[in-house]
Amino acid sequence: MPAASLETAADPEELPEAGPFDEVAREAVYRAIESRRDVRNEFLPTPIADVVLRRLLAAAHAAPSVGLSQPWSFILVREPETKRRVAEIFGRRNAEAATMFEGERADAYRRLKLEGIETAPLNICVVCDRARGGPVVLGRTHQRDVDLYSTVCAVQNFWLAARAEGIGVGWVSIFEPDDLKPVFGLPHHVAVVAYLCVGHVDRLHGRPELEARRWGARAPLADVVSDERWGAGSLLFER
Ligand SMILES: Cc1cc2c(cc1C)N(C[C@H](O)[C@H](O)[C@H](O)COP(=O)(O)O)c1[nH]c(=O)[nH]c(=O)c1N2
Repeated sequence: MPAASLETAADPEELPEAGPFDEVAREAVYRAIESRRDVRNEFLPTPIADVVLRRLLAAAHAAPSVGLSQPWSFILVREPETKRRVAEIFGRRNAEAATMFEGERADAYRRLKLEGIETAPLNICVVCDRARGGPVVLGRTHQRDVDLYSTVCAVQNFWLAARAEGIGVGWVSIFEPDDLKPVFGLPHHVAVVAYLCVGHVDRLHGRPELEARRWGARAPLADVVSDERWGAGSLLFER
């Protein structure tokens, strides 16, 4: 190894083993990914133990973030009155949403249950502080929205860790971006990224509920991959 790289190498003590997981652990990771579902209906009222919630939040907080800016914050919502206010805003926006579809599709939309705000014992408003890290952040210099993407990475970590803990998560996004700001007193530079309904579940759908209810269908992997050896997938750049 050249001398220069020896000088800059990190302390080997700090480098964890980077080989593949053993088969059981590997299976567990893929199982969490494949069996994770969006939950709207099935929340049990059982409260989530603090120790478990901390693990989930720590998993979220371990997400990658642009320039290590960690722009996320998690607002935990348990008060029925706060949930009621959020559910009311959702109800209004969801009625608007239904008018954006036509004919049978609008009827089908109205039959869908798209949130569990008041039935989930815990709601979490995940926000992104767009000023965190100052005006110039490594990696965000040319792409302003990567702080939002980082926050989404935190949401996904939370969602997968929750699956492993037997806790369901439902993402509710049928709001205007600024609708929830007054509910939580959020300043101008803080963006709402996700509103999550969270609670124990004892069963999960085997496939996306929107697929089971014939709203949509999962695309085969080959449709969304472009590989020089095999050509472009059929959904790439579909108009
Ligand atoms: C950014 C974002 C926003 C939303 C969602 C997801 C994501 C990633 N999803 C859940 C979505 O419908 C669901 O993930 C897909 O249908 C796939 O199903 P599974 O997550 O595999 O169960 C969702 N579901 C819902 O009932 N109401 C909603 O407002 C939203 N909003």
